[in-house]
Amino acid sequence: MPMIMWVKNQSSPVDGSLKTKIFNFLTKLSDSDETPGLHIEPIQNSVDPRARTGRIDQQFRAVLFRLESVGRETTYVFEGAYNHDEAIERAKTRKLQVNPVNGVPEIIELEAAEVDGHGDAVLAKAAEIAAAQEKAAAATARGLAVTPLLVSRGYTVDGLVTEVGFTVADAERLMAAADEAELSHIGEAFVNSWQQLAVVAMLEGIPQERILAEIEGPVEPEEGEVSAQEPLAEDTAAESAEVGAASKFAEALGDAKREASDEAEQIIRSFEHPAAKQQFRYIEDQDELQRVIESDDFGQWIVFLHPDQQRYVDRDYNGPFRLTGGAGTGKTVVLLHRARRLAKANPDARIVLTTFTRALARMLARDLKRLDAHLPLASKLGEPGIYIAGIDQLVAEVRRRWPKPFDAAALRVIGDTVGMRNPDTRSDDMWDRAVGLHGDELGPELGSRAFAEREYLNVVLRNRILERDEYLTASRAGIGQRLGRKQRVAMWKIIEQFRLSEKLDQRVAFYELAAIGAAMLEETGLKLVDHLLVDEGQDLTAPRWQFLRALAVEGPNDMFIAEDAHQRIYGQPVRMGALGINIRGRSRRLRLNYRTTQETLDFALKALAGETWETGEGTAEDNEGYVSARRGPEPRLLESDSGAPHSTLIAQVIGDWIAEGIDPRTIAVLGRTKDEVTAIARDLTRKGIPAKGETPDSVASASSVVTMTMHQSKGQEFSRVVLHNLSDGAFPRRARRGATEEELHEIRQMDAALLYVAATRARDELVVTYSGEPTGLLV
Ligand SMILES: Nc1ncnc2c1ncn2[C@@H]1O[C@H](COP(=O)(O)OP(=O)(O)OP(=O)(O)O)[C@@H](O)[C@H]1O
Repeated sequence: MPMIMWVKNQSSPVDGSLKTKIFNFLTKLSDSDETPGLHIEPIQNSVDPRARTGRIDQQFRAVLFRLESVGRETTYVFEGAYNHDEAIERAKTRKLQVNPVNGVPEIIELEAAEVDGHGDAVLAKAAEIAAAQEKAAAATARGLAVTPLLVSRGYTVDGLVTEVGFTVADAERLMAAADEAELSHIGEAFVNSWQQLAVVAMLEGIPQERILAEIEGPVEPEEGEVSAQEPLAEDTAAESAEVGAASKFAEALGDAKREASDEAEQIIRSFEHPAAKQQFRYIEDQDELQRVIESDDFGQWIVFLHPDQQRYVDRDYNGPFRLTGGAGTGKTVVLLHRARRLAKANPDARIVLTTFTRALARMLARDLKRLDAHLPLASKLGEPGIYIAGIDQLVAEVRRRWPKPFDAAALRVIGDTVGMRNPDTRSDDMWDRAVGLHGDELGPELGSRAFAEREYLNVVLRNRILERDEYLTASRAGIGQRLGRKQRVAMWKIIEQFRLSEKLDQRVAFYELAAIGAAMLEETGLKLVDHLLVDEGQDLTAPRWQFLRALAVEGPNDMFIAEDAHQRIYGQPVRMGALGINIRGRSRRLRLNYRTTQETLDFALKALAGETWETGEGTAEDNEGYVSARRGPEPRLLESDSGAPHSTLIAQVIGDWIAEGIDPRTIAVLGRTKDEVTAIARDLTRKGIPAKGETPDSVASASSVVTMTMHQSKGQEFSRVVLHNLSDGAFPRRARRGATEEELHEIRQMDAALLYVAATRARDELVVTYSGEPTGLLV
């Protein structure tokens, strides 16, 4: 039975009915290529003798490459579906080959006359390269050339051809790019993923000699890594497990060349190259075929992973691992694929996928289902399979199922049982009351709600302190702010007052519940999870980390944490090492932004400038090499008349987009507060642009323009985004009267993070409205 290889294809968009026909065609083909009606036919005078067309229906033909190698099933590489004539033309002029320099499979376009000698590209092209270089030198001599970007970075045509694998013509075009925008446009137009990856590496500033290693992905096992776990096809597995560094891969290819009876075998083996996974994918069964066909532009992550992403999916680590990366780099995508990989490897494993909010957890559940609807799901904590819940839901479940030990632990953590007390998301009023009573004794610098709450979380709850004397001598190492004895005495009064108010109101804060849950799990030794996968780690507070640490059995792959310090919009930085989560050396970054354009990314990054963003290891998060492969329009800053609602302006912008044919459901207006976004929805609707306030749960089924708060937009994405009222004075938000320096800084930082989160929700275009002056966070 033939095997089917799916190729990522940007030039063959397919609609609903054609999808079904392609599914039927490929299903039949995978049964037998002799099934009547398929008409698998070679093309006369095609540049690739393996090219075939097949009949999808009266109008459409499939373009295929047939690979036959001794001892293997026939493989059909499905390049795409096209109108009859276009399909014939493509099948005639496209060649599937292994790039002779980098060993990655590629599909290239050739004229019939170019066929001969292409395999020996390096030699055949020496003369061309020399000519190109002469031409460039002559231009420079005539003083015509401004120094193009890659020239200034030390790249050469020769190097791009002989070290990376570009054709001379492509290398020349790349070398002529004046700036990053032009380079990026050239990259976007390439059809092969390795070419796109190479251009991204150039945009990141990777030197020419390291580009090849970059597109292969890092290869040597790193500190803390148990082993390389590339999932391998069939009998090439043992051999290919060795595949890695450029030289090793070249060697393997050399061996393959000798061993393989023909070129088809080399092509088949080259599909195992890490960079090939971005473009070529074997279809395992009908379910997978269905998923792959259904995955539209937004769903490419389901099928094709970047070599770095694939690596963090596949590798095993002998302790907690942290994956960081800017917005839109695919951290969540890695978590989902990793959960799947772990579940498939061991169906008995207890895997928990968790994140900061319930709504985000529901999104994870939805996307995991899209990735694979047949994964074993657990219905409660501690069962084999994948269990998905928000962090506080996990705590609540432990409380519900083990009420007695939970209450016993509560006595030891907060000095009281929690019995029927209600969880309380925002304890602000309680803290305000407590600080109002005793804050003066702390002094103006420290007498704030934020400081008291942080002290409670990071010192009192963390160390399970019940008595004043214990607090007075407690270690505050790593906390930053020094406190004298008098101040500690005052702080303890605030904390006692807070605890008393909660008791009287029969309330308990979520972070207290997490602290109690952690204590209970530690005391009972109950370990309910083998592999914990955590998204949005930057927002978790110390007690929640303690809870998660206590939940999982310590050992290989126990905790895999995705986070981005720049997106911390709820909590404070937490030193994870002090909480028993030792990442030391097991932390890596993703750098390629898949979601936004470079223009939007640059704009969003402005909000982060000038601040230090602390990671869970106490180091500073950086943005080096963080790029997008896509370009688009510059974000627009539009001024609205002072005092007037911005909705008139927003209605114009959205009206234009809709007139251009943009689907209204992919447009979002984001504002700071619920009231603000409700008013915008109402105004837009009145102006003839139906819009509705959505929540993270309802947004997937939105039927009109979406309005949402910026906080709710976390984890979402839209084609076009309008950020409402980024005016000076509105952003950063006003602080309370008498706010401390520390509070002001905290507000500024949280609002910068919020702005960054909101701006990076836009895939294609971003518009910002303001009145008076735009916020200083953007300049
Ligand atoms: N390999 C890939 N191929 C195509 N698209 C991808 C790939 N990886 C991620 N994406 C797309 O990039 C977008 C962002 O992915 P994801 O949400 O996983 O990123 P993230 O790093 O978790 O982002 P954020 O931190 O902003 O929540 C999604 O639309 C996803 O489909």
